[in-house]
Amino acid sequence: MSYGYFNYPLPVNEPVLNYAPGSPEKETLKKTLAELKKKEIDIPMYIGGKAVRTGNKVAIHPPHEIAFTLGHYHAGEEKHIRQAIDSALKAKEEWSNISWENRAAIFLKAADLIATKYRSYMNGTTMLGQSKNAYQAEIDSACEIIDFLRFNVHYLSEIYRQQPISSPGIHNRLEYRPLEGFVLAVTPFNFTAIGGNLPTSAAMCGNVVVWKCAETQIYSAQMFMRILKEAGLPDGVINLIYVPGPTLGEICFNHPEFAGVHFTGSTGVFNTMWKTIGENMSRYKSYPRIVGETGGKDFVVAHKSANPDAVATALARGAFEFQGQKCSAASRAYIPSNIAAEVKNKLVAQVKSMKMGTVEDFTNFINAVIDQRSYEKIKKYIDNAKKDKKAKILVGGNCDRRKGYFIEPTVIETTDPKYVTMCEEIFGPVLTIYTYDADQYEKTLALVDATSPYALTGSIFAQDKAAIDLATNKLRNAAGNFYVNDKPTGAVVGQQPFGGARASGTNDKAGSQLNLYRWLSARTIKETFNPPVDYRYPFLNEQ
Ligand SMILES: NC(=O)c1ccc[n+]([C@@H]2O[C@H](COP(=O)([O-])OP(=O)(O)OC[C@H]3O[C@@H](n4cnc5c(N)ncnc54)[C@H](O)[C@@H]3O)[C@@H](O)[C@H]2O)c1
Ligand SMILES: N[C@@H](CCC=O)C(=O)O
Repeated sequence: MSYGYFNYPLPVNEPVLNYAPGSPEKETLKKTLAELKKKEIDIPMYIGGKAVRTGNKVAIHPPHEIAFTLGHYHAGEEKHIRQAIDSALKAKEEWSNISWENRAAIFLKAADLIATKYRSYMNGTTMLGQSKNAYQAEIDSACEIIDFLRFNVHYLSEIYRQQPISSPGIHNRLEYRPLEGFVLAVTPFNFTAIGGNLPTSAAMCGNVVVWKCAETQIYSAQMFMRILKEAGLPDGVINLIYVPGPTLGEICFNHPEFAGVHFTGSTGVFNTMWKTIGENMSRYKSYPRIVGETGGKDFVVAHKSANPDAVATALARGAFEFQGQKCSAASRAYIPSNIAAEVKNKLVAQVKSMKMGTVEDFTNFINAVIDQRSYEKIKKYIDNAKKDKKAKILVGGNCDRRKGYFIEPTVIETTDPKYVTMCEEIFGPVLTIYTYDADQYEKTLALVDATSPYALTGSIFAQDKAAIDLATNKLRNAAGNFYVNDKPTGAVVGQQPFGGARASGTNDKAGSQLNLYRWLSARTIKETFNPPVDYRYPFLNEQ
């Protein structure tokens, strides 16, 4: 019961700490990293608020130090998926009846806990578990997750205020109900913030959630789950399980109470989910909401008027931060012939200066890729390029997995704009460059648009405003996040709502009102003050 309208003003983005030498944040983070490494952790699943230990323990190793063990997680199976669904459904009624201001307070408190007491733990678990350097962890597992929580509370409060008009004698209102049933959140390895956002955005709207994170993100996901519990999230509202993806799909997509899936990951997995849901349509009570943000083959196009320094730096950061394991990472570049030599020289020099190694050495810009499967997949693209006449390695190209899954940041130059590494998502530190005739700019834009099935992010670099206008129009559907004179990565919640179309997903823009609408099912209520008591229209009374 509420006796007032409560205010949730637009938040400011959480400031990014810079971890400069001697800074207090660096000192705290170093201590936390040492503390985390001192003791192996035993990680349970969280079902119905209880820590569930199955005894089927799987070791977790830092991708950059595979001989070291951070701890073990308890792997689940079919029955744990069913338990998670049952616990969610059991929690549903009470959760959906809690007042908005009390629901909101839980997520705002979680954001505050991450900003203060647990900042170094969120960053530390992300650094060690996913091999992110301090800065990349800070923008993800501290700032972005805090922003998701705070901005979504603000956006949802704005949605709740949107009400219809009422004619004299009646009162209309719109109630934003949660969905009937449970929501399934399936999250990727690469962003701790996405792991946090997918279950909480649906839960904030009053839904109950089964959350399955990627195996390689469990170390930071469990940290977030513990923070949610400390912030007061009632038992069963979000249930975190570690189970095989296909088993999860088989059980959840067959369940009559399945209400929707909030997915981020590869296009192939999402396509399988969509197909299975379609085949099972007759089982469900309602049409399930299907939200999926998927792969990318993100481009950088430079015009002949572009600043070569800006292009080279955008490529170095856009392609190689977090080892290129961002769905937004620059992975194909189109450079005009007039500046190609200069851009390539500058890029190669920057890449050669990048240090690679563990996350504990803060001078390393590059760390390891996530796991052996990824390592082998990326290496294969590089090895094939080494053998192909159409490709030339400009810098990098070496891989070494003796201590960790290390792949040098690699720039390939190709003479074929449809060469395989210009088209397919590699999801690693590999950038391919194609040099085009500087006078063929418009034709090149058409090529960019047609080269890959994805449409996630892309950048145009130019000083000439007409060239920027042309690219903005010609590439309208080639990217859901389009950048002018900036790298295609690093979207900030509240500033650049994130998501792409075509094979890159449903474009429901994480961290925006557009996304929250998908977890709501509005009910219109009309109340008439003086209902008519005679069916006859006035004109029926006289001829
Ligand atoms: N568009 C975006 O916003 C965005 C953001 C981050 C990552 N991504 C994409 O995610 C991919 C990298 O992440 P990943 O390697 O963790 O992706 P992935 O598709 O391998 O896994 C994503 C999640 O799906 C689960 N899964 C795998 N197979 C499943 C199945 N058959 N049924 C149900 N669940 C299943 C995984 O265990 C994991 O939790 C890249 O393609 C990247 O572009 C997209
Ligand atoms: N939102 C992130 C990418 C998320 C996908 O991996 C960015 O904008 O770089």
